[in-house]
Amino acid sequence: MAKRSHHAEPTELRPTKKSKSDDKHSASKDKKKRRNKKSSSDKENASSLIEQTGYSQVSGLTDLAQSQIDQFLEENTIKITDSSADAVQLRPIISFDYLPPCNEDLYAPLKSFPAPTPIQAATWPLLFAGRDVIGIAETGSGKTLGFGLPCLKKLLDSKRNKKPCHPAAVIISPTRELAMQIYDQLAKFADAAKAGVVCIYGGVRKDEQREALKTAAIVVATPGRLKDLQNDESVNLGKVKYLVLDEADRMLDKGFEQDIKDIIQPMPVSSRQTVMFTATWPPSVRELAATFMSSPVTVTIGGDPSADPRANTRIKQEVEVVDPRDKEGRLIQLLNRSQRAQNPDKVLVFCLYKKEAMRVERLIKTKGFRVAGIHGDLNQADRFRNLEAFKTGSATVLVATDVAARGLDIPAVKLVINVTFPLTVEDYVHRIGRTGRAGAEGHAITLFTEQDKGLSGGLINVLKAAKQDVPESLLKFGTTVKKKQHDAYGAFFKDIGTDKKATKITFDD
Ligand SMILES: Nc1ncnc2c1ncn2[C@@H]1O[C@H](COP(=O)(O)OP(=O)(O)OP(=O)(O)O)[C@@H](O)[C@H]1O
Repeated sequence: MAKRSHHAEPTELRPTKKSKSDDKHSASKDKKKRRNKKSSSDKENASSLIEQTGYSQVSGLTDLAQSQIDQFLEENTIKITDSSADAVQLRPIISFDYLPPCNEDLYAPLKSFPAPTPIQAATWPLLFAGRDVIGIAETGSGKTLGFGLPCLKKLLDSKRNKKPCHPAAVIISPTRELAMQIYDQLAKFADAAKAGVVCIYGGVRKDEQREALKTAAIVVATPGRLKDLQNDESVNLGKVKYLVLDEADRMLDKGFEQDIKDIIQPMPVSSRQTVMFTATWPPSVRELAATFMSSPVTVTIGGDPSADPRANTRIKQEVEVVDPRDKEGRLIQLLNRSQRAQNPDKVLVFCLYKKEAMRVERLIKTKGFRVAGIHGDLNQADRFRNLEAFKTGSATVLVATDVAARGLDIPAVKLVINVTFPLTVEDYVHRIGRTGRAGAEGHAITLFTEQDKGLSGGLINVLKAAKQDVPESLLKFGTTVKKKQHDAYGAFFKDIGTDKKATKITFDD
């Protein structure tokens, strides 16, 4: 569909307010008249909708009462802000029955789910209609299929250019493990879409990846390796028509910004649909995001995107203010509680630094618990193996740096323990989001010390927004939210005491 002007005033889609003519008396008077009018105007609307958007909303969805749509939008706190002047309001796909027709059996793997999640319901019609979309929803809310299903359908519907090494869709993720996970999810659907998917990440040999790129329609990748393969002409991104930045705020921070610009540069703007999904959307990245998109629609689930980052409300968050010297003792006490049972719970322990993670892992091992580790100093094979051990339960404690903070969907993580607070409150929201996924309950315990006090205000806001208790001992550090002190949002910088020997945190290539 044609891209629209950048300069339109945004329009918002919220549940429509009842007009005066909807009151009881006029409602009964007008009912019959409206019913007659409705069927013909629905048909007209449906065909003009296809004309305007290229998306065919199924009649079952068109026939639903507006009140049902309004109720869905309201119950799920869905806010849709469209920056296009001629915005067309598309109804959320509130049931899989209302997915647009598709020749192949693309939707078969959805059978295991009861209904689309709110972010899927709200973004699918927009994505099917070819719009650029920013999707913001809590951790574990099904964002991967939110952007993945329309991607597959788009490829299925289009006459794809089958030139070797010219993929039609690129999905970029900040870590290798997350790229692999997205790949696994899409691979379940990709056969039906007859679209080859390849996963491209650093830390392993390039030859196989080069070979797979010859036939792949969809590339899931971490930025550094994709850029390498682009530079040596193993892949040409000139025919990409669907681009996704998953964990978009991380992809747009200073650590990745240049790589992303280089990767996107050859992708044709006029025919490219650009999609960004995330659970946190700090103001610092929004301007840059806009430069990659054409009149995007922003879909937010669960609250205003301009507010503080929001944690998933099903996670019980506890914060304990402790002396730094007591952290490891307290960690072991907490693990004793969860690991001594016959079926120990899965616990994810976050540290800030690689050396710290290694030390903590050793400590936990000496206590006899089944522990594995994941951080940037391990080779890729060990990283995958240790994550797998945790997923399958052969290790019940995983000690990780922020390389595991985002996106990883590990079944049944009961508890997240933050041994050292992350660099930003956004990272905190992602870390604790490894529990309480896909509608489950979760639990997070954070050991907070005086050294972290610069982030107390932001943390307090996250706790309050999720209606969690705020301990007095945390309040005493102050409620002011400090402006970010460094351009490199969240990734590389923290004002730390000299007693801590910082290892630069690096992300994946
Ligand atoms: N419609 C659905 N109903 C129920 N579960 C679903 C549905 N869609 C996806 N899921 C499952 O929900 C889990 C979380 O999904 P996903 O990993 O996409 O979350 P996310 O929103 O990307 O999280 P994060 O912000 O942490 O990256 C996955 O196990 C996925 O299979």
